[in-house]
Amino acid sequence: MNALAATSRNFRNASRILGLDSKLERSLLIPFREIKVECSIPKDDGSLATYVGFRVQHDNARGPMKGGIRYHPEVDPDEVNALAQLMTWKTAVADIPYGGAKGGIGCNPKDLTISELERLTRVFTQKIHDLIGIHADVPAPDMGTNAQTMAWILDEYSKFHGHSPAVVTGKPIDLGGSLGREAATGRGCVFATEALLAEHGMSINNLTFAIQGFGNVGSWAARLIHERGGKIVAVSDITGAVKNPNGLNIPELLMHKERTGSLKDFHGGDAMDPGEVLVHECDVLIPCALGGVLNRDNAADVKAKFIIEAANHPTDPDADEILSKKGVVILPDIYANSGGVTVSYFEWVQNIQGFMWDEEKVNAELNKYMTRAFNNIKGMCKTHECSLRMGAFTLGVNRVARATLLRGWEA
Ligand SMILES: NC(=O)C1=CN([C@@H]2O[C@H](COP(=O)(O)OP(=O)(O)OC[C@H]3O[C@@H](n4cnc5c(N)ncnc54)[C@H](O)[C@@H]3O)[C@@H](O)[C@H]2O)C=CC1
Ligand SMILES: O=C(O)CCC(=O)C(=O)O
Repeated sequence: MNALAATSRNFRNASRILGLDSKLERSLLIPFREIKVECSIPKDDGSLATYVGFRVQHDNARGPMKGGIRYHPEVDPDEVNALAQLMTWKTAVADIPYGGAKGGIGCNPKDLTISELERLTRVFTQKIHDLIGIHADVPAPDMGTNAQTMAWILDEYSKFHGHSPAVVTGKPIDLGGSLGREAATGRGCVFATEALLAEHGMSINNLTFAIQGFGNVGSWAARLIHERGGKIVAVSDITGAVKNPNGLNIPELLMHKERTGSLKDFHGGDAMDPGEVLVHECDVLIPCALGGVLNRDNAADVKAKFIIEAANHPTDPDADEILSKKGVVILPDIYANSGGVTVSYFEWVQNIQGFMWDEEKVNAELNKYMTRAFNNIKGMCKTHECSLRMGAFTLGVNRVARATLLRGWEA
């Protein structure tokens, strides 16, 4: 099932549980605005290269639209639409005053030099600068982008609108970024995991973990789980995969990745097939890479008892059904990875106030938001006798529906 069909199906199920009117349902589903732009740049060798950039602004009933920008070969309108819609429900679950958006450029950032990436980011910003803004739509990093990408967007946007640090989040600290934002998605995921495990009378330090993806989110989740005594028995990324039944030494693996750019040839474990990580023997599986990786082809083989969706929509609806029947507990993306956008909100607030928080405050507030959202989701699960995914969707959709009705937008 494609990403948009899967996301919309979850939304419709939540809408049915909440008993939303069909006109309101339609208005919540259809995106506010879809932008598609040509981005042509000279390559370093003088040749011309053309890429397609997207920004989908899904909903702004609760505040400015918010969401990352992805650079990946598989970026397409369907995927960006699904991710933008997920942002709307995610910001509502976190109860931060935003709507949802997402963007991306169909490119492989690994094939571009740093100066080509800079030109591409600046051209994309020139094409969308009138449609983003501090109180309209605030981008952030996602797969294939980082703080440097945000610095280029900030600089290009500021040429048109004056110095505007709050137009992007996840930017470098020197340009007004927040302490703790880089780690925030992984850290939020770990707070979410702790909240879930506590419900089951368990804790991280007694369990084994498998992690798919070792970029921003995966590497931070791994580092923080390792610090808490969790045993990470398998890790994969696009370069390969490594396993160790006694637990990988994550600080050493991070240094190896930093030194070689790859997970290959790490002496602290055995190489394995990257696809096997998802079905590896472990208590907790954390997908931190692409969407749709758990599907009807592999769901029955998953060994984990818990899945923490650090990636966006890693589990398609077929897999959701198979895994639920097996009794696997899934912590859904719109809650599990909401730590990133929550600290983005803290960054935006700090920029608007012109004041910087220390990292302890950022992390303590993040924990507070993650715990509150978990309790709110559990409340919806109890009221509607539903899964954690439907608990999160009904929570988010209901908040957006209420804001929409209060504004008088439903007719
Ligand atoms: N960066 C953020 O703050 C947030 C990210 N997310 C989601 O988390 C996921 C990861 O994002 P980031 O860590 O930021 O991206 P990243 O670009 O820093 O890292 C992506 C990782 O996935 C790996 N990967 C790619 N294809 C793979 C494959 N076929 N098999 C195994 N590994 C593969 C890459 O090698 C890399 O390690 C995405 O789904 C993103 O939407 C969600 C919320 C916030
Ligand atoms: O930090 C943000 O604004 C957005 C993060 C994001 O793209 C996501 O949560 O998927």
